[in-house]
Amino acid sequence: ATEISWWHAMTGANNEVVDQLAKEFNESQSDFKVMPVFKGTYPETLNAGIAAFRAKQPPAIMQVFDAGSGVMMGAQGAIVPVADVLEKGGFKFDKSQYLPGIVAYYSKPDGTMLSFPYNSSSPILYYNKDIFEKAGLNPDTPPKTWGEVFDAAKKIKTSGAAPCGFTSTWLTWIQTENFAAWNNLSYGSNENGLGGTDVKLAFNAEPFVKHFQAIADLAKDGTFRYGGRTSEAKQLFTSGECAILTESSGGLGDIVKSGLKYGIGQLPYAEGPGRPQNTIPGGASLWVFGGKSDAEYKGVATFFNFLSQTKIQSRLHQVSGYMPVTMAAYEDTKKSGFYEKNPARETPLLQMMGKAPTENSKGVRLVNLPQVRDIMNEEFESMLAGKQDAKAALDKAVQRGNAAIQQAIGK
Ligand SMILES: O=P(O)(O)OC[C@H](O)CO
Repeated sequence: ATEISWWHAMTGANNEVVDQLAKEFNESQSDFKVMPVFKGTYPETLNAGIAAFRAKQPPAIMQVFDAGSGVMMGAQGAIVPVADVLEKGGFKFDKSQYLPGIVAYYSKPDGTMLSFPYNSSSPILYYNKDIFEKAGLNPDTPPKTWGEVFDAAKKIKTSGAAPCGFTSTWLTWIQTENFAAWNNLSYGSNENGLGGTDVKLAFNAEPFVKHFQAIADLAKDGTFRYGGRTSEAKQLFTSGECAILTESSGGLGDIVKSGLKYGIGQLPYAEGPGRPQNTIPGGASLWVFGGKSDAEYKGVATFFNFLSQTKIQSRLHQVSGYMPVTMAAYEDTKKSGFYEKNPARETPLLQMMGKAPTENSKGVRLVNLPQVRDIMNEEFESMLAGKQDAKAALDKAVQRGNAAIQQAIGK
């Protein structure tokens, strides 16, 4: 059988899903063998793929997080658009079958879909019902606004119900990129980069400063605890240390596994007219490298076709918390009565599709977003260590980020 290498960044419950899908595909036919290889965190996987490409030994398929999309789009010649791979493999590619917000995010301006949206997510709120009860909070009503989250976190801390009130994974993706979209604020010019590569960052505006200062203030006595740059904070929640977590809908598998009594709420918003707006898709998609044999491309196409099946997409969504990427799988899940039994599980989809996006809420795309996120993380970490306030952190992140963007686009 022709071997198809698939580099990915999935850990825990999501890693089990990857292995299970590869196994099922491999058992369903004998011409191709998909071989998943774990390459570290999302940024590490992207870096490994770039290095392998330079050494002329890239994998056939690489999972790239949302932030790496602009990097991959700029890598002309390195990749083959997934629409071409599918068509060459003899499969009809009909983009109307996919969820519109997701297709748009992973397509070129002319509409060609570049990568396969394997695991699309939206950030949501998870909370520990037992701790809520202990703190005298209603375990059936998750906080809706950031103000309510911060108040609940303080109550949890001062009542001694838990050592930490609130934590969040991805301060970049959730507290900045999605904070902008969900509150209909500009993250950067040129429709946050979807309209062109020359972007001036705007996330040091007053509402962001206010939000981050509130987090910095809560960090002083541990009411907010920082976990790390990617999804590390999930463990602070599953260990029962922190009562409230904002994290990807795709974090669900590990939260279920932890066995704690959790509830789900929508991503909190900052109070203001017309809010919330809509969230932007996160997670990752599968990119196909160039320079492979016809047999390998046929195998990749066959595998993507396998992943697109309604029954696979429905299961992936229901088990992992990631969104189904096809309309058929969404409809199928609705019809099965799944959301009636688990209403909160539709939250990530409703958040993303509830309103038509504005120029602030279609997504964020920068040719060097992973680098800009690193810069933001450095400034956030220095803020959380008490070395600077939120205004200084955001001003510096914008200034350094803008310089890095100008350099990356060769200006
Ligand atoms: O945890 P994921 O897979 O939903 O990814 C979260 C972010 O979108 C990564 O940038």
